[in-house]
Amino acid sequence: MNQQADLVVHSGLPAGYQTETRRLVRDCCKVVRVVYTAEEVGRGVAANCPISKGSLVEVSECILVPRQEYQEFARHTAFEHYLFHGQNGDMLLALGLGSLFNHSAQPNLDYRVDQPKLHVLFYAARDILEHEELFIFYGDNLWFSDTMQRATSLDLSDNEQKFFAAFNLDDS
Ligand SMILES: C[S@@+](CC[C@H](N)C(=O)[O-])C[C@H]1O[C@@H](n2cnc3c(N)ncnc32)[C@H](O)[C@@H]1O
Repeated sequence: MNQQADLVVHSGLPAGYQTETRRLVRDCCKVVRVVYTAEEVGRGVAANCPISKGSLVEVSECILVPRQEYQEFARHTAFEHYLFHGQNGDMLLALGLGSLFNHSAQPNLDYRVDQPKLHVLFYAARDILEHEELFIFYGDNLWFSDTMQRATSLDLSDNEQKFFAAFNLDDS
């Protein structure tokens, strides 16, 4: 082990990380669930209950992808579509639910990337209804055709019912 000391990769986690992150996660409402939305879109995240504007919905811990690593490797992989922009060309891979929010031109979540703390915080941008899918805004240059423009909470419920029926699960 000691012989390998030079090879140890440090986590890069900041001082106070453990306590600060615990506090944020405690404050964050556990009000969301992963859902299947549509075949061409895959998974998404939906509200389990009404969420009021300004609520902290999710705290996603991140893996730092340094600029050079991103340029040489990550951008040529499937991870390319799951990365958040950090500082100076660095990128962040969000864990938890952070990588599963789909895109909408009218998002109901805002997010804030905090690179020094290695997390992304997601907040309700407006009051959100139970069953509504939660969306963020990816930017203007999409690499896919935006099929979610017409999505409503009813569409989502229908799709979910089909999904759970296919697996003989109930959605409670
Ligand atoms: C960060 S992932 C979101 C999670 C993804 N749905 C999954 O199941 O892994 C981004 C990918 O989701 C899909 N996606 C997200 N928003 C979409 C939208 N509005 N319309 C169509 N596809 C979307 C695209 O395939 C995109 O590359």
